[in-house]
Amino acid sequence: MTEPILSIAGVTKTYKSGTTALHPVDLDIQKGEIFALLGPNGAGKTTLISIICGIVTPSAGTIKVAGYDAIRDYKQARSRIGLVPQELNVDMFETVLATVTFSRRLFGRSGHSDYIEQVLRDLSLWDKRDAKIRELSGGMKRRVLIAKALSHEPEILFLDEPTAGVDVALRRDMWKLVHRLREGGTTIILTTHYIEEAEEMADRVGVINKGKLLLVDDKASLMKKLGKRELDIALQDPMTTIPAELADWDVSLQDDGKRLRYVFDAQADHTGIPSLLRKLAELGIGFKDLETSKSSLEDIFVDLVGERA
Ligand SMILES: Nc1ncnc2c1ncn2[C@@H]1O[C@H](COP(=O)(O)OP(=O)(O)OP(=O)(O)O)[C@@H](O)[C@H]1O
Repeated sequence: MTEPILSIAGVTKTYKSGTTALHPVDLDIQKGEIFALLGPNGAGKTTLISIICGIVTPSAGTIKVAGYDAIRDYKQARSRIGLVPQELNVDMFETVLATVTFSRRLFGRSGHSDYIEQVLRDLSLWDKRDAKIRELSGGMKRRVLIAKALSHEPEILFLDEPTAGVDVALRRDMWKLVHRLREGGTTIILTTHYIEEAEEMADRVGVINKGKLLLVDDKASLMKKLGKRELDIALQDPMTTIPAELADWDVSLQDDGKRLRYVFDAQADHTGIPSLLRKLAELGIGFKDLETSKSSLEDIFVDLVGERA
């Protein structure tokens, strides 16, 4: 395997307040990956990104960006990173083009660039290039943050909660842009607490909670390995309580007792479905329909973290 574009080893963070935001985190990201760091509020996502970008100092551990040490070779490492922060950090009185060009120059790149034009066009900002930032809508301001982060042609783009509070159109544009950037070889790391965002965009998902990286896996195999399935049984007659005879199966009543839901492990040798159906027949419980469905990343997340994302 080639050297990872980002390598995090034993990184921890305890803030001065005494809060330990990260327990030792180890993570390698390969070039061209789209990686989603998924976790609830306060899990440590922003802390980890801030450490990688050199905004927060780690308490321990090492980070290498394209082979450069993020602390010792800060400038080299940082120039390979574009960061789209959660919060607006721009000069409201500047124009869009000036702001984005300024960001590019900060990294020592020439100001005049077809690249900037392309980025602004991709983000539907080209027509607004001479508008002052304060004149833009919230969604447009978010687009400027992305353009700024991309201005110096970074190899890794960090998106911290990219679609929190943005409208559907921007969300869709963002997903399109992410896929196009990846085709061009950019590595993308996003933090999110929206499962659908991880499910839609990422190749690999890391689940973080209370400063611990609980697991990192390929999205597809994560879903397959941990995915439980549900069997929904539409009952002939609604039920008010579950008969004691069904205690051996993980069943619950749904939809005002009109449906019985059985959750089973799709990987197990015995799913328990035939025996459940036999038991229902024995008890004289009739049903009209059967339907199975796979659990989503959301269910997996709840299993791991114990709360809804
Ligand atoms: N500057 C700071 N000083 C002290 N504690 C902090 C600081 N920044 C973050 N924390 C604490 O560290 C923990 C992790 O916070 P962090 O912002 O990294 O989480 P997060 O996963 O990004 O959450 P969110 O989804 O809400 O942005 C939290 O308990 C938070 O209160």
